Amino acid sequence: MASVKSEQAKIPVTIITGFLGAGKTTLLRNLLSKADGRRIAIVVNEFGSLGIDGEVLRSCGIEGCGDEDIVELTNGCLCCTVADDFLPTMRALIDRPEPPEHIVIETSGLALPKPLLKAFSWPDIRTRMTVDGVITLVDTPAVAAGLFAEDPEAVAAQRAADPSLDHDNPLAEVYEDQLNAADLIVLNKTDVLTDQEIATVETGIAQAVPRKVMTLRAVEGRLDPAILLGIGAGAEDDLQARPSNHDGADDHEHDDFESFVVTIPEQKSVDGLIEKLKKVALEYDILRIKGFCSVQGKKMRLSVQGVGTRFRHEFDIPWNDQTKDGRLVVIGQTGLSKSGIEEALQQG
Ligand SMILES: Nc1nc2c(ncn2[C@@H]2O[C@H](COP(=O)(O)OP(=O)(O)OP(=O)(O)O)[C@@H](O)[C@H]2O)c(=O)[nH]1
Repeated sequence: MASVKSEQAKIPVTIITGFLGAGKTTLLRNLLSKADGRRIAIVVNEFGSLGIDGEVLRSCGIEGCGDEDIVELTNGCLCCTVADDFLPTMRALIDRPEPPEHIVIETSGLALPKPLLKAFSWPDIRTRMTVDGVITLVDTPAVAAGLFAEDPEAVAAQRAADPSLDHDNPLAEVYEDQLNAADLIVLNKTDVLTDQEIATVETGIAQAVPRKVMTLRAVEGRLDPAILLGIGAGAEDDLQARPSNHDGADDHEHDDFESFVVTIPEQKSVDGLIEKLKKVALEYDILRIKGFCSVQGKKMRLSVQGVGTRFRHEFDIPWNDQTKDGRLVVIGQTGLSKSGIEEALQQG
C-alpha cells in the first residue's frame, strides 16, 4: 500500500527532444498557452552558452511563462552535465514549498536523451519523479531533404576501419538516438510538405524505430495537452527498450558540433538582414542561427530564427537594453569558419 502512495506522489516529467530547430520551443509555447492554470515548470537546456529559448518563452506573454517557472541550463548538453547541473535543478524544483504539478524538460537539439533518462534512476530522484513520456519532435522537411541520411558506402568503409562505428553522418547518430528514446513522435512542420512527402518520412521512421511508437503530424507542435502530458510511460523503468548509439559509454562529447555567438550592429532593414543570413547559412553550411537584433527606426527587438536556410522573424518586445547590440547564436558541424561568418554578419 505504501508503494502505491509513493507512486501517486511522484511528479510527472515530460522530456521534449528533437534535433536543432525541430520546433521544441514553439511546441512549448503552444502547450503553455493551453495549460489552463496547471503549474508547469519548464527546464530549458541549450547547446550554446547564450540562452535564447528561455528568453523566447519569457517574452511570449503567455501566463505560465513567468521567470520562476522557467529554469535555463546553458552550460552544455544536459546529457553531459547531468550530475553537475541537472540533478540539483530537479531537486530544487521538487523541494519548492509549492512544487510544480508537471515538469517539462526541453533538451538541446544535440542532446542524447538516454543519459538524461538514466538520471531518473538515481535513488533520490526516482522516488519523487517519473518520466511521463519522451516526446521526440521531428523536423519533417529536414528529414525529407535528407539532412540525417547516410551514405551506405561511407558507413561500410568506416565500419571496416572500426567495427564499433555505425554512422558516417553525426547528425544521423543524434537523430536515431532521439527517435529510439521516444514514447511519442511528432512529425512537425508538415505545413511545408505534401502528403506524399510526409508519408515517406513516416515510413522511414516506422522502419528505423525498433518498437511501435505512436506518431502524429503537427504544425508548430500544436497538439492537445491531453495528448502531450499524461502518457504515463514510466520511461526510467524501460531503458532497455530505448537503445542508444552510446550504450556502454559512460560519457560522450559533442565534438562533432560547435557553437558561438556573433554580436551584430543595428540593421538597416529586416529584408536586408534576412537576405544576408540566408546567404551566410548557405555558404557556411550552418545548421542553426537564432537570436535578437535591432533594426533602424524600430523600438521593438527583432527575434530571428533560422533552421538551415529557412528563416522566420518577428518583432517581439521593446528593447530594455540601451546598447541594442544584436546577438546571434550560430550552430553547425565542427569546422565552421567563425571569422568568415562574423565578418559576413557584421557587414552593414
Ligand atoms: N513552417 C514551420 N515552421 C515551424 C514550425 N514549428 C516551428 N517552426 C519554426 O522553426 C523555427 C525553430 O523553432 P523552435 O521552436 O525554436 O525550434 P527548437 O527545436 O526549439 O530549436 P533549438 O532549441 O534551437 O533546437 C522557428 O522559426 C519556428 O517558428 C512548423 O510547424 N512549421
